Amino acid sequence: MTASSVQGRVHLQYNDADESNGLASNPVEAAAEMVGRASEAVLNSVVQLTGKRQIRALGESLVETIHSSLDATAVAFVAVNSPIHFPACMFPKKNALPESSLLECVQKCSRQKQVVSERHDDSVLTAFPIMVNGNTVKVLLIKSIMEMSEHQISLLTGFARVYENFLNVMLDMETDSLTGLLNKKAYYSQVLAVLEDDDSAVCEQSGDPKFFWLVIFDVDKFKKINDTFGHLYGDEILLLVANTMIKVFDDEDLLFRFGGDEFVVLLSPRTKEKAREVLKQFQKEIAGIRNDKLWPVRCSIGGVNASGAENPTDLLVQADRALYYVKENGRGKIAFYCDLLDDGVMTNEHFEDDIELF
Ligand SMILES: Nc1nc2c(ncn2[C@@H]2O[C@H](COP(=O)(O)OP(=O)(O)OP(=O)(O)O)[C@@H](O)[C@H]2O)c(=O)[nH]1
Repeated sequence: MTASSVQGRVHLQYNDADESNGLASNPVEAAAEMVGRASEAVLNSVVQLTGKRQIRALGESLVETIHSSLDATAVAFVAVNSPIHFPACMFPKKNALPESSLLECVQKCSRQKQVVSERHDDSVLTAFPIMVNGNTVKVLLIKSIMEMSEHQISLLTGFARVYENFLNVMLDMETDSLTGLLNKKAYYSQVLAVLEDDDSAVCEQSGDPKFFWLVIFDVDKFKKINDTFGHLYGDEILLLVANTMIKVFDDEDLLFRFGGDEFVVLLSPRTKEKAREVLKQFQKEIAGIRNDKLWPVRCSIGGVNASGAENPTDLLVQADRALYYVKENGRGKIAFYCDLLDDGVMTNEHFEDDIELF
């Protein structure tokens, strides 16, 4: 048997194949060949998986692989106490599973950190833990009619390990090393994924529309903080700012550090008043950090309505224009791009290449 690779696919070649069924005529060789062909399929799946560059694409590819190689009725990734924001569940809507049985199985697998298999009525749920830093962050959940064989379990455990290794590498790539927040590299795909799932503005009981808000902020006179108290103290302030973001903003909000003293938040749907309220609360909280130095930390904030937007980079440009306006007009305030347009302070011009994402 020889192996070759054409356009990213692995081909194993066999000798003396029977023309009629493509298998060797000798039964021992035929059995070996079947195993070989199965290995080829697995190898190709692994090649496909490891070619992905985004967590979401990796997950979708694995779900597809499992669907095509097993008799599963549903395949899902379910997030468990995730430190960053993953899409909660990834599997075809037509194969949706009932929430209660899912939850039970996911929790058990997450707690025990090992494969769990349970029968629920006429189907079997099998769950594989996906770990980051010793904690279960996701569970690969498979629903099937029949119980999984030992061979299938070990194959799926292997796929789950490949996914887990890649997830760890990608998390390293998409996370800011100082604060643990998402980094600039993660911005485009993470924001796009959330906005693509957005089924437009939802109305509150009062009738006020709720929107996503993309917010960018920058610590005021941060250079002065560095110059006065030292770079290490500056780092501590950045860390405390990040911790305050985690404390004040919701679990569903996406939190980024873009570098230096620049941070970005995608606020989950709320009215403009509620968005302003939480941003004011944030400003109040950071004014109190390390106040032993009698140097209140302040920040300027620019925001833009992000609902319905198709290009996360355009949002960043508009929020940045609102932030720039605040910086130019006394700092320490909050401005929304739509208000600046309404007030005639700026026009909705199209700026290209204002912000470099990568
Ligand atoms: N401590 C620390 N400083 C950093 C880091 N990255 C960038 N900086 C510094 O952060 C400062 C950013 O300053 P700017 O945002 O340009 O300006 P500013 O002083 O905050 O002034 P305004 O934004 O106009 O209010 C620069 O002095 C950078 O050298 C970092 O990781 N840690």
